[in-house]
Amino acid sequence: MSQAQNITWHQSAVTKEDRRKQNAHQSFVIWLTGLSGSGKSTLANELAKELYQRQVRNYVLDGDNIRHGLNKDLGFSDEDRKENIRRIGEVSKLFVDSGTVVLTAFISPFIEDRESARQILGEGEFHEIYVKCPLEECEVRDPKGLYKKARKGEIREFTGIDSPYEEPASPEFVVDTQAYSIEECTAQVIAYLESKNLI
Ligand SMILES: Nc1ncnc2c1ncn2[C@@H]1O[C@H](COP(=O)(O)OS(=O)(=O)O)[C@@H](OP(=O)(O)O)[C@H]1O
Ligand SMILES: Nc1ncnc2c1ncn2[C@@H]1O[C@H](COP(=O)(O)OP(=O)(O)O)[C@@H](O)[C@H]1O
Repeated sequence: MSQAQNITWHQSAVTKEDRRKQNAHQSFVIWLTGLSGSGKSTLANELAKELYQRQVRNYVLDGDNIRHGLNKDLGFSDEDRKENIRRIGEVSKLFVDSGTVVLTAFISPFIEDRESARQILGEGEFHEIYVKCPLEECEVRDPKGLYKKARKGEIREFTGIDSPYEEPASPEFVVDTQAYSIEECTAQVIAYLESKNLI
């Protein structure tokens, strides 16, 4: 139940624009979505290094890490994934308000939830990047051995196995991590950001 009716919004004395001016760059969210093992965490961290070298303040929010703390009360039911993504949308908004570039690495399997996150952010602040990789290739990679467990029935509601992944219909950008190397995918996203004058 929302308690918002008894709460008053406080305007910040230092605005988002002030912070962006001080940082000398825009702030926005790069929302990576894709199957487990598609390359979200790897790409987010490569992008973070590249942005850091360019003096762009940035921060990675990663599913595995956030689920150890802020979202440790959530599991993998559709409902819990929805709440997971809602909270990440809200946290991302705070980071963007602070003048930071946010790199999110969550499966975020449902179109509706990703669109809700987009709505939380302002116009031009949400860049959905589909980290595209066929399920078969993700299963071969299986960096954490989770697909193997899911196939044996040891993990339930695993994305791509017995829980759905809804591909983005019109993402801002797509990286094909089966066809291109980590370095190439990173360069492609950086080129996208440059083409939009975001960095
Ligand atoms: N049932 C099930 N389905 C999918 N993934 C599972 C599951 N159980 C554990 N894991 C591990 O949790 C990581 C996904 O967490 P996310 O917060 O990104 O998921 S979601 O966006 O809420 O769907 C995911 O990390 P990535 O492999 O980095 O995607 C897995 O390591
Ligand atoms: N082009 C690529 N981009 C990202 N990862 C890749 C690529 N090619 C191969 N990989 C490998 O795929 C795996 C992806 O794992 P990870 O980044 O943890 O994925 P996710 O966060 O989506 O679960 C890593 O072992 C990584 O080295």
